[in-house]
Amino acid sequence: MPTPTDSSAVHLPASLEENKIVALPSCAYYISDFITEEEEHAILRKVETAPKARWRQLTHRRLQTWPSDLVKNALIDSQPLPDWLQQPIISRLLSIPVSDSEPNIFASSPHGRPNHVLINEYPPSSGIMPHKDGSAYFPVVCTVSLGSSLCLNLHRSKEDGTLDPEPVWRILQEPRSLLITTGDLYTDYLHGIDPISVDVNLSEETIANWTLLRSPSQFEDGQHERQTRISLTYRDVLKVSKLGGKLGPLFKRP
Ligand SMILES: O=C(O)CCC(=O)C(=O)O
Ligand SMILES: [Fe+2]
Repeated sequence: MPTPTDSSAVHLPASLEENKIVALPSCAYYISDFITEEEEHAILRKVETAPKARWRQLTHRRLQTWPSDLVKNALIDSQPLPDWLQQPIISRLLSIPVSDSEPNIFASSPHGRPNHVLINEYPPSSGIMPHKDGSAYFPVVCTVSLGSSLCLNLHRSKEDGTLDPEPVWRILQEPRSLLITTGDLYTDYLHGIDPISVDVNLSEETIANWTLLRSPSQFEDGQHERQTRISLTYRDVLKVSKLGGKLGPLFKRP
């Protein structure tokens, strides 16, 4: 029988309110044990064995988009997400109430569930520039982390509209965790990952979700050396175009 200390057990809250990151503006939630180690390994195998053409190589990181790239901010409605990206993650996401009056985090999104997944692979020393996710998506971002812990930084824009390079908050994302960001955090703040190999200055004072971590003791020396981390970012793309249905294979990827 799994026990609360079993490293491969899933621990879902009765409602997201229990896992709210209270140090942050509205609104973010962190669940450390969202998937099991077995599920993590199975998803990693699927990511690694995807056809080569699925990967887009950037300078320091590579990514896959499922079911396809957006065209003019719209999803081409050609094929659904593959089963390995739906189970267990989407069903589990939809099973957690936000509060008594909100059955799940996608309850008021146009399609009632995420229809798009971005998979980013970050070798140690790679990151992503601070950015906002923009208007193509319903403002809820669900990120499942695999393989390694690292810090996500949240930044403000300065009064003149330029980026304040000093993060206002940092969120530590452990492997198998789920981070949900929404509300003001989606619209008013930027998020990014520093291109470093060791995350430093980790403590209850500096990490917004410290009390929600699976194993804060792992970081008690204040440092964490990164391994390769894969993230799965689930979102609901607002516009779904029927074009793909008409043109079929043109928009289909391997
Ligand atoms: O990998 C992450 O946690 C962040 C990815 C991200 O910012 C994005 O997909 O827009
Ligand atoms: Fe983003």
